[in-house]
Amino acid sequence: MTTDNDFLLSVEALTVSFDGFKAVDDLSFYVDENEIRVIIGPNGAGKTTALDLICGKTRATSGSIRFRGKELTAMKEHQIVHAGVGRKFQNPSIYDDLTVFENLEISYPKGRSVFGALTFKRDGVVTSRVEEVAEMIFLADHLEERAEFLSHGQKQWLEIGMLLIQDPELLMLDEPVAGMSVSERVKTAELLHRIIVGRSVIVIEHDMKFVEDIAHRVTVLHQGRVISEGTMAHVQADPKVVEVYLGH
Ligand SMILES: Nc1ncnc2c1ncn2[C@@H]1O[C@H](COP(=O)(O)OP(=O)(O)OP(=O)(O)O)[C@@H](O)[C@H]1O
Repeated sequence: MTTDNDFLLSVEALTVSFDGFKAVDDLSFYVDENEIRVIIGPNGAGKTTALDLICGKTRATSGSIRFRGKELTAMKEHQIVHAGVGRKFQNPSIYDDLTVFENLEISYPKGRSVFGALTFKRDGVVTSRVEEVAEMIFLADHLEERAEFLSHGQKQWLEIGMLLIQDPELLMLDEPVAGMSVSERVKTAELLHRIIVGRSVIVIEHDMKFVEDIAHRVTVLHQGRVISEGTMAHVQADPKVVEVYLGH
């Protein structure tokens, strides 16, 4: 028998109702360890709302979200972050007037609290972790550059790096390649494949080429529910998916 413990994340019968409108409606899906899961579906399908529910930004009306056996629906946003769930929103929230190094440094868990920030010293451990993450996000040669001078794609990578430095076990990214060049998309796919050692990633995406490059499995949402799930080849060939999404 399969138990919850076999999955990193178990979303079951999750529902959220906004004035009677169910943006997420009896949604269930399961994410394995070291998996890249992509959520696709038409505009308004409930993709962003599903991530908002997992990270605690929006409260569920009913249902359950278990992460490593912990029930997330009962937890506050900061507790969910602490439990190991990182979330990147569509627009980068980096500090423009700080350098790449400083952006990564202030995201290092030790510097999170006000007290921690005041007493925080740039020690060897932090510096080597910053350098390691910078390498991973293709910004090793830009550490002293102010974030405002980075390209759009580099800003997106920096924000992913600011989450990675906290070492989340689950990372959720909302349209990470929107506005990126083709070569930046290819590098982002490479980045995602690199970072799933010891963690899983959930990505919302509309770019089917990118989905094909990264997805282990794809979950297709429509009207707040799963209408198809499986490999990219499986969902692409599913007539229900073609009808509501891919055929448009
Ligand atoms: N706080 C809210 N109050 C009322 N309705 C909401 C709220 N948040 C989302 N909705 C509605 O829920 C539905 C799902 O929205 P959501 O943003 O999750 O869709 P999506 O699949 O992410 O779409 P897109 O691809 O356009 O980003 C939409 O009809 C949206 O208007």
